Amino acid sequence: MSRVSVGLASSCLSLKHARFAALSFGGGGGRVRVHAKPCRSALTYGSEEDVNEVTSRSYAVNYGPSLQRGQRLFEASSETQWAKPGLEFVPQVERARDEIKDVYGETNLLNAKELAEKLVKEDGSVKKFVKGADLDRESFTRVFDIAALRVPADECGLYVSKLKGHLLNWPRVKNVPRVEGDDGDSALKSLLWEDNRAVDTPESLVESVRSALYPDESDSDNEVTVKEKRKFPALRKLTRGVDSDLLQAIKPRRTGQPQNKWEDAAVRVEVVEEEREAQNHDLEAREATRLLLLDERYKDKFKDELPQAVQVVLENPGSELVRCQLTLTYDYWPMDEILKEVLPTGMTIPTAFESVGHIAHLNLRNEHTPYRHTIAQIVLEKNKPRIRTVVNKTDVIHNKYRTMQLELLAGNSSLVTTVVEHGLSFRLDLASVYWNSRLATERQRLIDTFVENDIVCDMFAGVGPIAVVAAKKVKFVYANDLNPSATSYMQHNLGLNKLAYKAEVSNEDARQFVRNLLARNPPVLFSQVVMNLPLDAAEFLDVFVRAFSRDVWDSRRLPQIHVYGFSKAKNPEAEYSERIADILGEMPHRMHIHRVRLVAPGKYMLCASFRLPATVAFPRQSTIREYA
Ligand SMILES: C[S@@+](CC[C@H](N)C(=O)[O-])C[C@H]1O[C@@H](n2cnc3c(N)ncnc32)[C@H](O)[C@@H]1O
Repeated sequence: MSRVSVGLASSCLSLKHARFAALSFGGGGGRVRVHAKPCRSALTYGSEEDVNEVTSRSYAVNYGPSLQRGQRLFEASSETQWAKPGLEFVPQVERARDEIKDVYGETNLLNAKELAEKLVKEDGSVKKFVKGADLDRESFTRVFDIAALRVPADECGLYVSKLKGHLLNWPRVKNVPRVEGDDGDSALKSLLWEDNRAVDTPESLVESVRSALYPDESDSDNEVTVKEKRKFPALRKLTRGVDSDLLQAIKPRRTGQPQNKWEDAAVRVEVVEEEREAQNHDLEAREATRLLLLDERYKDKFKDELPQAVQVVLENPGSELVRCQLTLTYDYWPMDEILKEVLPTGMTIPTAFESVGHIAHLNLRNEHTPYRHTIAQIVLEKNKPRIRTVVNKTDVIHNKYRTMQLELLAGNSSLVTTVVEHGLSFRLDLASVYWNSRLATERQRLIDTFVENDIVCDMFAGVGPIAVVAAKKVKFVYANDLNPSATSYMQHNLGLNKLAYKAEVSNEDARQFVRNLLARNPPVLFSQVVMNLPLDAAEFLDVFVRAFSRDVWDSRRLPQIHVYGFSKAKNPEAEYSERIADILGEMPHRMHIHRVRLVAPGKYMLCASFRLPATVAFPRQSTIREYA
């Protein structure tokens, strides 16, 4: 049997380690398992390894002498010729090209050369290049030999506790996996138990047997009650006279996947050494069993080399040592492991992304540009079904509506999505409006300061993440945005959350919006003002200076203002409060400045909260009287 010559520490199972281990499989038994799929073949040049078999579909080429033994240089498909994913490159391009020419012929050479030159130019050492659309998921499959104990299902729980420290301990791999046939025929036994048979026709027999064998696919009407065990006839006896086509139909229906408990797209376990199988092909019913996967250190041990605790279990009737093949597929590996494998060595792995509804929004660096589609494809696949679209921010936000410049990289092209925040739903089109999920906590902090009697004036409200949530709590909200798309979504969101009766939406410049509110009759006595346009909201504070009428407003009830801004100063609070004081003409008393978050190294987003001073809000009385 093949041996994995490199051990895997259970705590650090990584694709890289697994790859090395998988590549080393061939050392003992002459089998190269760069890929687990049988259709894959390995061609090795200049090493002791021989060509195993060549299929017309795909090849893995190993350059023994120039690379670490067993390392894969090229993988190509006869259909797509070149640019297959998982491609690794070495400086010996010329030599590689010549050797490949022998295998693939002159026709493919041009592409190979182009690709080789491009890659070597980018990086003189080993290089991996993957085109998103061609991501070869199979190249991430790793196969391991593992020893396991097959034990009677009834005793499995007991043995698991007795074998602590001896069972396989790899992340996301169950050490008691369900494998095909491990239920034995016990369900069948009870069904076929003669007194219990309500089977009149061969068709109903098929249905009953199917539902007993594959309970996951049966509906409640088909459920079989397992009664106490009694002597039962063999399946062969029961099905005597039944048409063989009908017996075939007893196989499970395959409607979706995974269908059965032993079918896992990420981890597969197969028993490869089946002692009993050879002896007993008879259709006598088998007992239900379970596999207990043993720690990788025992994979090639014989019974008497195993620790005492394992040997004790093996001495029990019905227990046996079996050899298994554990396959970890592309679906198994976490996103960062796949990205590490695909991107060139030393490149930053873009593992974090923001999500807005079903959209993952990446902020890739320049170095990622050639790989952006691949990265996006992996992000999409590794975060499904939650993520259905992946976009990249291509430029800093600098337009007046604060919308992001986005490039669609993978998935469905619709950027209209629904976000749930603080229990409310927000519909928005990321292409035409501003949204930042990272500010959810800040929005909640702010809304928590509002009280039931408040009347809120939100000057830069976007699609309403503050205005709509506030509407649920306060007396009334006046919300405004310059972007017509944002205000139409805001209106929609108020309706969506049944809050339209508690808010009024305007679509105008923020200064004009405030002036209009102040000019209303009857007056609108708003008590909270939200100014969430961090780039230049402070500049808009001038709209409040000398703008309030003493006849309408009580000086003790002037609004509380919350104005957002950025500061790169060493003392951001001091710098920001000075800026506010400059615009208002004086420093408000008891101004509180909250650090919202660090948006870039040394740059803070801040929120200054203060009550508008009467000396700022009202026209100068004395001056007016002097002239009167
Ligand atoms: C940073 S976003 C904040 C939106 C919203 N408060 C949020 O948290 O999602 C700023 C908003 O101000 C709007 N805006 C920009 N200039 C404006 C102006 N002069 N008057 C009114 N709204 C403006 C933009 O359209 C954008 O929706």
